[in-house]
Amino acid sequence: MEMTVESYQVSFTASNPVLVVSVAFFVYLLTRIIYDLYFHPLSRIPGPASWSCSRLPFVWALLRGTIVHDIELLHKKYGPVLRIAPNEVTFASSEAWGDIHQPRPNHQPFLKDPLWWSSQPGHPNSIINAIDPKVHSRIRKALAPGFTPRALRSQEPFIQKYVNLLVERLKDQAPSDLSFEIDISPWFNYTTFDIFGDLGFGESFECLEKSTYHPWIALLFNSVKAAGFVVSARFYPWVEFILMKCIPPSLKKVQKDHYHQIVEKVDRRLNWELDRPDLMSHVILRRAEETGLPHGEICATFMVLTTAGSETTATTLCGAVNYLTAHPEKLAILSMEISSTFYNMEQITLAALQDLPYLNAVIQEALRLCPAIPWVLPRRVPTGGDTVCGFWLPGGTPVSIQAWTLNRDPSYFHDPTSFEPERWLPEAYSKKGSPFYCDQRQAIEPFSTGPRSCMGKHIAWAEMRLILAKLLFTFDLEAVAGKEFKWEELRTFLLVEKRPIYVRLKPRAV
Ligand code: HEM
Repeated sequence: MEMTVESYQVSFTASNPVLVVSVAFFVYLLTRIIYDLYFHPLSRIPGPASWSCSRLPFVWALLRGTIVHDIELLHKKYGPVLRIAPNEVTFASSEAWGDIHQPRPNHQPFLKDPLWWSSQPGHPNSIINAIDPKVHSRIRKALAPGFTPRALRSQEPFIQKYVNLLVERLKDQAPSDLSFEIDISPWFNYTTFDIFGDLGFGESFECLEKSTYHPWIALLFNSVKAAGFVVSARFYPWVEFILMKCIPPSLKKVQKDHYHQIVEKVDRRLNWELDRPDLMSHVILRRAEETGLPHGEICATFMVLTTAGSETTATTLCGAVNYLTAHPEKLAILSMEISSTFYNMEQITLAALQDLPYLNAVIQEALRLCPAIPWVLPRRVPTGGDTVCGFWLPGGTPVSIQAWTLNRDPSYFHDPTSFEPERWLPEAYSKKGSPFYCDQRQAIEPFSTGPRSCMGKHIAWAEMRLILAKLLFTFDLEAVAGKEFKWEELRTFLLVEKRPIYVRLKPRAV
């Protein structure tokens, strides 16, 4: 039987539509891969072929929690400028802080990437996810008076109260004056969430009081991994569409209730007659003004601040204690500094702690090695394109900074993976013989920089100094043999993973 070319084509298309679609898809995919690898405007940027031609390796690393470590390995291989997706570039270079986060004369600002930050339709803006610079600066101005060093002086009694309570509650855990073993990690969270509760809403979360997480916080931690899925889905709008349709009404209700609990706290605080120097008081004062924040923005802002202002500080404290107990010789220097400076707890004030060299050096080193935000989330290159670290990038390209990699880069720091508070002591800056003399300490920006840098930096420093000082004034600390872990083992699910940090506490003879 004879078969013409025409008849063959007809039967091919008519009888095998699946095959036709598959071939078309394969050709599309191949063309796309060739374009991304060789003709895309980012094809000159170094990076592995698999990440440069597909978003999948990135999403996979994000979901497994290994993104920070995977990208660190890639930076080691490809250098400080790295293509991590067909359209995205990331940097482990100090120059990138200035280029991406600081205003540059005659340059448009790099705004937050809406894929990561934008609020859901119909939801109000908050300080963290407002993308429009005008909206953001209005919110920031309304909050700013509550975050100054002067405001902190009047907020000190709130912070002292919860740090004292932490010490008392830890003493209560001791069966006697003998040493006892405890997972210290949740205690840092209890303290920082309670402080924020009081400073933000005028009522603590009562975590220290009850020695457990408030259900609001427990739910927050439980939903962090789910948030990774939601963000990953945004890279594929059809997946996002299906995922959103699959969320059961019961889960939506849980989400709504979570937000509503914050609204209730905000409302209780707004209705107080009492004038107290907390973070909300300045917001209330300005409410009647034209630039005052609407109710929705106050609720959304204090909702995200509860996490931003508590979890970050607790993570850094966990890192500091984990490294200190792994290095008893450094812990001994810090304990000695504290016990030789203070004779009773009342003397331990923020002013007195401000200039303790070793305490400050330990916190700086913890901020370097255990960044609470190990990967500063993407900004978008402005329309028309711009340069970052000398590389021209098209408008709309998402760009981010890998603080984790940068902070451990041997070209910036001597012995970069080692815990060395000494690199932050005055001698390291001034003595040429110091091994840390050439360290590029200005490369570390744990609180970011520019108009969107952390507003709570002073509060965070105050909490970290006070908690470490009072803890070490009251107890001798040591690691529990066989239960130690290295900070590098922790994964990142938007927030740094929580692991028990077992320490042995022994009340000091004062
Ligand atoms: C060790 C503790 C902390 C660290 C490492 C830290 C770090 C950061 C970083 C890196 C950002 C910028 C994120 C970005 O732009 O993508 C940020 C933003 C922010 N942080 Fe913190 N933070 C800490 C504690 C706090 C505390 C205690 C508060 C409040 C009580 C706070 C309030 C804020 C606010 C309001 C912003 C948003 C600023 C804006 O967008 O204008 N932070 N923080």
